[in-house]
Amino acid sequence: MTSQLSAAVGPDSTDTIPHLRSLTIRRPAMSEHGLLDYITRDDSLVWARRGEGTVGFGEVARFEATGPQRFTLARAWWAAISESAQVNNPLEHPGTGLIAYGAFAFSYSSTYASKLVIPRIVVGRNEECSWITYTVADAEAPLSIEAAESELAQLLEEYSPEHELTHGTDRLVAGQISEADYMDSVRKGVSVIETGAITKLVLARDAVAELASPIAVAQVLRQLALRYIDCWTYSVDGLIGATPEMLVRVRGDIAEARVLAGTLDRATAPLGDGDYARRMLLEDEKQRHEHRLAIDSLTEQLGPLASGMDAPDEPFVLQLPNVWHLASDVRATLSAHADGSVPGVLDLAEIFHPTAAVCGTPTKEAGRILRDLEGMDRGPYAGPVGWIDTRGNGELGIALRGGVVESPTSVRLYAGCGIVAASNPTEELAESWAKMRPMREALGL
Ligand SMILES: C=C(O[C@H]1C=CC=C(C(=O)O)[C@@H]1O)C(=O)O
Repeated sequence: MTSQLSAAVGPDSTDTIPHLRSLTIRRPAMSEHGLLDYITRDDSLVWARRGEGTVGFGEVARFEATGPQRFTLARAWWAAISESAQVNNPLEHPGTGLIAYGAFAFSYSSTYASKLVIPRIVVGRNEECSWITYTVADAEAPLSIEAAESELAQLLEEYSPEHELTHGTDRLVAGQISEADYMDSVRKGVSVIETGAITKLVLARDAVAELASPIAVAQVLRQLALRYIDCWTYSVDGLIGATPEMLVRVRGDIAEARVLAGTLDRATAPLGDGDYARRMLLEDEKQRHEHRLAIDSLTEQLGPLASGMDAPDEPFVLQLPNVWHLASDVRATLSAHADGSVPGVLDLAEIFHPTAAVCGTPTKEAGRILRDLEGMDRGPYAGPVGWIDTRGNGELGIALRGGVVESPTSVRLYAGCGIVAASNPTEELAESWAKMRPMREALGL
């Protein structure tokens, strides 16, 4: 059963909330690459990093919404689902039991439908165990481990085909924003920053991969997961990629984030200079400034919600196959409300989004300027993507280094760059190409 809601979800609309039953069972331990064996279907839901994560199959319920209330409505729907569901989960680890995968539009004005999708079957692995969760919406349906395993075996047998190699005929074409237009908007962004109205603006652009034969999503995801081991590989309803940035991860009363800002392309690094990344990032004033703004925007919002917070004074250099980033890991203990509960991952995502790493500083003003200057609907690019469970745990990354599968032969890629007063349009354009490289390589372009 699929429940499509785009209007308000409140106490009066609980008749549209499906009553789900779910069963979670521990499975034999998987090897580190074990989870990849389940990424075989193009229609799977995926969240994976270093062999941990989940793969979801099928769909028992879905929520969709657009507009400024998209997070609030999603939270209300998920609260109603969680309250009415019968969850049999002896494992208790975050991510076991009933979960939903989510993808949210960057902007309240986007036409992209933000969504929560509850899969029928989830296979998961964390540092302690492996498990399967089976969820049904039909009151008569058998809810047994045998039914789950036999359905899973059949789903895995129907794996998706690999992408046909069509040498030279797959191509990357300009999207809504040409290279020249992008450099022009960077120039304008710098001028606005020089007026003092804002201190940082993140400007993005797109490019379209046109394929001669249908994209093999599962194959792309496996490649991203194997190569970008420090990133979170995601797939939610056509939104695919591998992001290095964690908007917020909640486990019990602990909230964590990985904040990135400051980028250096590895493709143009001089050979044999082992100190290059440290010098160009950690000792560069422009990069440090850009990073400081991103850290401050998160800690200012997290601080009042936490009884303790660990935010390092010094960032570290995160090395990915395509780029280096300035990175900071922030960890906080969440303060309890009067009833003893703490904010859940969706509550926090709504508060933190959009961060300075994808919008600018100060957020409201930068958002307004961004809408004027960028001139495109970002869709889910740079919005929260990931999963949530019924106890408030979850991981919502920022949908970067990815794209949207618009048709079987067309994928729109997105990338953006933090612009500060010292930014140079040519360098920012080159950086945006470097950020598209993971997807281009995985698509064979
Ligand atoms: C906006 C993107 O990256 C952000 C995350 C890390 C570093 C960034 C930068 O250095 O500009 C961006 O703020 C993107 O990948 O599209």
